[in-house]
Amino acid sequence: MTANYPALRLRRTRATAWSRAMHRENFLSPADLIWPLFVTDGSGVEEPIGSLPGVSRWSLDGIAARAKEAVSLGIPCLALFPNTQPGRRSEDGREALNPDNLMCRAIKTIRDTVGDGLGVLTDVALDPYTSHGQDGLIDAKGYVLNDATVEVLVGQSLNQAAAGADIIAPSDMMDGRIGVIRAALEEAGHHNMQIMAYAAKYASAFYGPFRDAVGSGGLLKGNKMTYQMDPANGEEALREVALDLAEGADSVMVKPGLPYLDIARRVKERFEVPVFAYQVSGEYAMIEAAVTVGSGDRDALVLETLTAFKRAGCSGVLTYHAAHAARLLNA
Ligand SMILES: NCc1[nH]cc(CCC(=O)O)c1CC(=O)O
Ligand SMILES: [Mg+2]
Repeated sequence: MTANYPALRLRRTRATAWSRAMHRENFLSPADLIWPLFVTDGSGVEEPIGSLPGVSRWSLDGIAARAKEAVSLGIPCLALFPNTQPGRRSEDGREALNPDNLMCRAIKTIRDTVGDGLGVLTDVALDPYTSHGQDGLIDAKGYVLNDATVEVLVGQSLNQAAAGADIIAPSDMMDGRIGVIRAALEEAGHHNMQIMAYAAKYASAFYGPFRDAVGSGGLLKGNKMTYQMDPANGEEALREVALDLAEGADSVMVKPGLPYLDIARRVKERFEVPVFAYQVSGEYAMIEAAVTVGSGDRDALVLETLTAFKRAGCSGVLTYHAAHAARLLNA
């Protein structure tokens, strides 16, 4: 017979703050946070994003300031997303290959500002550069072509690597791209380039504010369901992860975050590799909306949700609340 009430009272260890601290199983630290930033042209520019209250697009000088802020807060890595001017967007997204594009200039700016003191994670996908807002090349019917897109993604990855990126993060969900990108990076001598694969990325309704932020939302016709995963599927996420690992990914991402914590946990248990989650724009917006109408306390909601990712087994989390959370954790 196992002990039962009253011999067993789980409330005993919860009775005091010191005891709760002593029994805590998971800890969130600033080192768990990856901070996504939106980059825009110009100088001295800060453009607030309406659907993402509290988040702005920054020109390069602002990106430099955020990089210094990240270092001082103990945040190890930034994730960059460019808002490409409409005039530089095209059907084939060729601006992704321009060595002087906004992304490459932002990478160099961060490098010049903080040296190797901060990791720079760069998104590989064509949606910030295409005139149609899809992540890849499309045929006459608007279907996103797999193999032709992968070829462009290889060029985009090499372009970001040459500019000084530390982690290449393909978010496009084309089949086979990790292997081809890995081979190209090795061939170009980028032996230490990390690849964090957006391996289990779902066709989610939580990406809306992000699409506003990079300026692709208004352009996008239709949806991304022919390449991003069906939110109803779990087994398939494990197959996606297995393939990306076999092809050479160093770590994998599950995205979105909170609604997919079960996937993060299953991936961690099955593969025992570094798993990251992306608490995406719509999740951030949901918390901010709750705070705005008085439905919750921001600090508590932020720390609780981010700690949940640690409990699920994640090594870290991409979150627009990164700086705020780090400030709370450092206080
Ligand atoms: N390749 C696009 C990309 N990379 C990151 C996000 C979403 C991130 C967020 O919502 O915060 C998206 C949006 C999409 O797939 O449409
Ligand atoms: Mg895949």
